[in-house]
Amino acid sequence: MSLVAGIDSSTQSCKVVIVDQATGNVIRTGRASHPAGTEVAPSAWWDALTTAIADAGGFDDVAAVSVAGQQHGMVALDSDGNVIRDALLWNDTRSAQSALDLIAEVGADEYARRVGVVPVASFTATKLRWLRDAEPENAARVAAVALPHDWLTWRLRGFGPAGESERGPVLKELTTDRSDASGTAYWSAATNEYDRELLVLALGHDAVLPRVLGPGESAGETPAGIIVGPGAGDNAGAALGLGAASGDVIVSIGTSGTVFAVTESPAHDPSGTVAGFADASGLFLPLIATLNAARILDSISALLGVNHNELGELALTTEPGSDGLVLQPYFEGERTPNLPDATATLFGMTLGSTTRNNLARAAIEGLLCGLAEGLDAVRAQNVDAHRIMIVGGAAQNPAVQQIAAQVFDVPVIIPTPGEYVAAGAAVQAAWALTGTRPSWPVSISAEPAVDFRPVIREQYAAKR
Ligand SMILES: Nc1ncnc2c1ncn2[C@@H]1O[C@H](COP(=O)(O)OP(=O)(O)O)[C@@H](O)[C@H]1O
Ligand SMILES: O=C(CO)[C@@H](O)[C@H](O)COP(=O)(O)O
Repeated sequence: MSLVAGIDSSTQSCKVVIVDQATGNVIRTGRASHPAGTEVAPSAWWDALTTAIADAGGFDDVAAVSVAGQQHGMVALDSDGNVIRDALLWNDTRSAQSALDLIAEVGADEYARRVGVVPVASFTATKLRWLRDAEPENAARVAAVALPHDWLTWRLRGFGPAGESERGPVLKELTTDRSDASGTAYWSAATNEYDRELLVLALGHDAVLPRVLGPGESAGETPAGIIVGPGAGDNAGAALGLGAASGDVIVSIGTSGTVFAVTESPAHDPSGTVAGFADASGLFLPLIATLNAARILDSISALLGVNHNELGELALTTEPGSDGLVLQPYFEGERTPNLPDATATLFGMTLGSTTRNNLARAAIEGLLCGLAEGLDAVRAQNVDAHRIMIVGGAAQNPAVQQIAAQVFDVPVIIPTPGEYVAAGAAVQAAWALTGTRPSWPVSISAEPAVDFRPVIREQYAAKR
């Protein structure tokens, strides 16, 4: 049996799956946590990765590996391959003003035309502009810019700072893939090229950027001779792991909430709501993302002193619409809509509506309404939605599944619990190993009947 491994270095943790390359059956798994916060030392991801690999029983019998990861994070390297400062993550909003500055200088329409996205605080280019303005000495030292999955792929291949790596600080050996490059705001999914002028505008000078690999292309090998796949942004990884086809819209409810689909042509949304990303199979991935998703439920569960399942049970004891209680859940600011400085608000509190049950339901409804509005925006980019596949940590909550069937107006399916981002990375590993994209089956664990209740979305929209 030939084994391949997929890695998901996501916001909250690192997950490893080792699968049978012939069938896709999961043979072993491993996991390790990441530190909290929106600014993280990349060495913490490396430590978590090595711990998760050990937890999965090691890679001695693994023929190929690929790394998917949280998108957009800024990993700034100096000419000796050292990380210059902690990485700013996708959910760090300090670069919100930098995003506005870049838009003022270039124009939203021009950004959408040139690189398929309009800057928001999540994108790498805005973090580089923040660095240029807030930490000019650090900006001046930047010799290369990588994303989380690029840097981990480079480290796995034995590159890194002298003394800490077998192959040394060879910056031109950095690689990325189309899906993650498309989240920088200086690479175009439509032309498959970097827009160096936009990089220089952001950072203040040119720098080494990772070579963009095609799907199925190998980045090289680890020092132990394991083939390394191109890697991907986590959402593109999930699309690959789920084998998403035309008509499938994926909703991921992890730290971020995302709504996306694989399409034949690139999106260019000058409003900036839908990002015109690339996917990991050679196609495109129009996507919306929210900053607030599973952690809305973490927060309200903690407030109510219950676990996730108990939160769900509370929510299901009350009616759709939560007796008029509406949670607008912008706990960490928001990206869709673009309100980086917003805070959360609870509307509709009366003596009758202010109950634990209604608050539990309002949390789930608020989470899902934000994603439903994102679905509308993705559909407006000529995406057909025949069914919605929900994945990510909170997708396993039965109440989230049931209320999703009340919020979305198209059928919802819940794939069997699994690490679909890591599974997508394993697809890439097998593809790089054999030269052929594998087609592994995905089973479904729940298909809640469509039970659309317009009141939920109507009262949420009325509070906007
Ligand atoms: N049954 C559940 N109900 C609601 N939320 C859950 C449940 N299980 C896990 N979560 C939440 O899902 C999140 C982790 O999801 P995951 O997709 O792994 O996130 P990420 O990929 O962003 O690291 C955590 O915030 C966790 O508390
Ligand atoms: O910013 C985006 C997509 O544009 C996020 O989806 C990040 O990629 C983080 O993903 P998770 O760790 O929450 O899965």
